[in-house]
Amino acid sequence: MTVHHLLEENSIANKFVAQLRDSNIQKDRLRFRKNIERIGEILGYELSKSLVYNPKNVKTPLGEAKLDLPRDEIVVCSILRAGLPLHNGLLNYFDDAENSFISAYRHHPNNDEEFQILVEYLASPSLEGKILLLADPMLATGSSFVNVLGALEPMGKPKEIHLVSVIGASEGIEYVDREFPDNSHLWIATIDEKLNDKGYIVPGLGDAGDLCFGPKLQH
Ligand SMILES: O=P(O)(O)OC[C@H]1O[C@H](OP(=O)(O)OP(=O)(O)O)[C@H](O)[C@@H]1O
Ligand SMILES: O=c1cc[nH]c(=O)[nH]1
Ligand SMILES: [Mg+2]
Repeated sequence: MTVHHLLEENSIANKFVAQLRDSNIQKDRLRFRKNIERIGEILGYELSKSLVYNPKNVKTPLGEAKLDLPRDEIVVCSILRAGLPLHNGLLNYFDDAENSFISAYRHHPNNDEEFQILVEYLASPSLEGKILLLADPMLATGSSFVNVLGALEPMGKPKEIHLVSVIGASEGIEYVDREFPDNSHLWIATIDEKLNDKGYIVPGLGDAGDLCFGPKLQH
């Protein structure tokens, strides 16, 4: 897997990530979702440079222009809930893509520290031979991405997988790297060093799903 780390280079994206992390600013849910969406647009633009392009002719009112357009079919798949604003950002640019939605959530059967990932909902077109963009703003332990990869298997084998995320923890990225095909890419805004006892990224930003949409009951 090739890791593309957006904030390695300074850009206006630093400001969006700073606002996501800031414990006061992040209370504004509209801004929080919008910042994830804006990062989705930027990462989508960056990954668009890695796609294969074919020459096309476009008729203008005055003649014909030659330009290169993406060759392959694209499917944007987001992991519910927090993937939704990232999905919107990607779809703003890949506006004619097909779409998949899959749920993955942390189930805590015994206590706060132990959890398993449950995947219960999937709506997807065939992924066979297509470019799959898999969106989730948080890559903590990496278990959600890895479980989702397994759940998507019956949908066909994508030609390439591009994971799109906002904040990742190094150990989760290593796990995902081991489990995803070698030709996969990770497009991520920033990488933090560690996870706490509950599997949250430190310093991270907290619970992205709750910050986007409000708290949910643990079950
Ligand atoms: O890398 P992992 O350790 O799997 O953690 C990351 C996952 O945790 C969050 O989802 P959560 O389970 O909180 O669901 P939510 O989006 O509904 O809040 C986040 O959106 C990722 O899907
Ligand atoms: O830090 C984390 C880890 C998992 N899910 C989140 O939303 N945040
Ligand atoms: Mg959550």
